[in-house]
Amino acid sequence: MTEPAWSPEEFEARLRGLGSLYHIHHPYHVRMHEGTLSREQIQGWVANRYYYQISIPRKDAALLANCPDRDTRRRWLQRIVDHDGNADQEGGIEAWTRLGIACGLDRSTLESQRMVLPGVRFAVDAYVNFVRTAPWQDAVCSSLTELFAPTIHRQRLAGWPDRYPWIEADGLQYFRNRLTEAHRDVQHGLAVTLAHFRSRAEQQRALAIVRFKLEVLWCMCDAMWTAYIDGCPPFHGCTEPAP
Ligand SMILES: O=C(O)c1cc(C(=O)O)c2c(n1)C(=O)C(=O)c1cc(C(=O)O)[nH]c1-2
Repeated sequence: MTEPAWSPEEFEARLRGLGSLYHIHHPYHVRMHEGTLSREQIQGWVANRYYYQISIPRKDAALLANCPDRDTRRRWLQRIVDHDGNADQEGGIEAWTRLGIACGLDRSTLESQRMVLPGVRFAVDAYVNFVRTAPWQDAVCSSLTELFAPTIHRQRLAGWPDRYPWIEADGLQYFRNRLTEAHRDVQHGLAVTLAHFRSRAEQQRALAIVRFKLEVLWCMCDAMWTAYIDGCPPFHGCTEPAP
């Protein structure tokens, strides 16, 4: 027997319930919030997250390419501007770069991606590839981890000035900008998801998509934990073969 669909309210509550698996609960972020990460561990996080930041607009462009609906494309386009910027606004990638500089990294180190760990790269690429190949509504649904992002951005804005006073305060502007941008994005993403995933089976598939995205975010933190907390980066203890 097929189960009846959840009401939109119940479906939304179940999507929001996945917040219990958000990377805000990952030990790396828990330590970050407690203020116990070293300068190198913060820098490692910022340099690795840089890869996520530069991949988001490419992910959004892939969604646009798959979307035949003009109204959706008009709205979604704003997300690319939010990250890439335009003549009037610097955009999120530049704001993230300024965060990196405020943490003591230089622009060329960030842009070279030489600190990006393979595990982070694989996880982020899995997200971009999912969006490239999935129906656009599935891709919209996968952005819904943003439901939970304002809480983690607020946590950083409230906690970092006291816990990491060596980070220059204006570097935190990225998190401030995301508070309004994420709110707007989530309204749209949620409306598309509630309208598109109608049957119980479809609703369950939507939950599985958000879970996949939660795994992407979690795996990124796992890779950073292994490298910067356990001190065991890729090829640790190995000898590089002669060139
Ligand atoms: O700092 C964070 O914890 C965090 C998480 C997420 C997320 O939940 O995917 C995003 C962001 N930040 C973010 O800044 C951002 O622009 C963003 C876009 C998206 C997306 O999937 O389209 N997620 C996120």
